[in-house]
Amino acid sequence: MKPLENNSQDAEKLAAAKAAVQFVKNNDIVGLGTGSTATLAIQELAKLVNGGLKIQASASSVKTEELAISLGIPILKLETLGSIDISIDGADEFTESLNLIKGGGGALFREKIIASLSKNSIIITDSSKKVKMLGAFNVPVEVIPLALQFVLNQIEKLDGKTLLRKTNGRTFISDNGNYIVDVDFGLLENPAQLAFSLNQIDGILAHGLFIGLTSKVIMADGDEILVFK
Ligand SMILES: O=C(CO)[C@H](O)[C@H](O)COP(=O)(O)O
Repeated sequence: MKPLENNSQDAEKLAAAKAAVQFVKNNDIVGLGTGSTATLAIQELAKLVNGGLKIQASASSVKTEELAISLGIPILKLETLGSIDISIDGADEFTESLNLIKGGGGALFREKIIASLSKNSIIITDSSKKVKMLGAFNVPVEVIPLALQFVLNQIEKLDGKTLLRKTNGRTFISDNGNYIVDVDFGLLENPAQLAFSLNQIDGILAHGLFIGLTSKVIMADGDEILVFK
């Protein structure tokens, strides 16, 4: 049996997911996030689709695409889309100024493309994800393999402590065939400045700082739903 703490965190994730799918309308193109919270939203959305809601969706990871297809949600290729009506995704950390750290699941690049294309980018979380300052969660950085050593050197010049992501002892490879480097920059005084600096480094495909990309965060806290926008 799961510990009680996890049960209440799962209940908050589900409550936020249920609140978010209410914003999806008929004929919307919907961006689907990745991770345990986004999965709950996809399952809730599938119930609405099976009840007659007409949408098309695009997925931020192979895993999400497979899930959506298995639940009967019609999928469009991301490269065909010039805009997305609404997206629903999770986050690893957020602040009230709607800046985020994402990429715990390694899907940050496609998640960022979806958020950037979205007219209404909704983030859903449990109450553990709200922070005063970003940075307790390491910033995931997706790195094109041949640039790895160069990128590590450049990040170290920004005072970041780097860790190449591994799962079960094997180097993690993203859906795009790249490495993820998790970087400890400490608490971030100026996340926008850091995002700008990371954007200047050749070999970084994307980083997990989502600055100014979010329309609202729906966070469940116990029985309460809080909306930050
Ligand atoms: O950015 C992500 C995946 O790349 C996820 O949205 C983030 O890691 C949160 O995941 P979870 O909902 O499982 O806590």
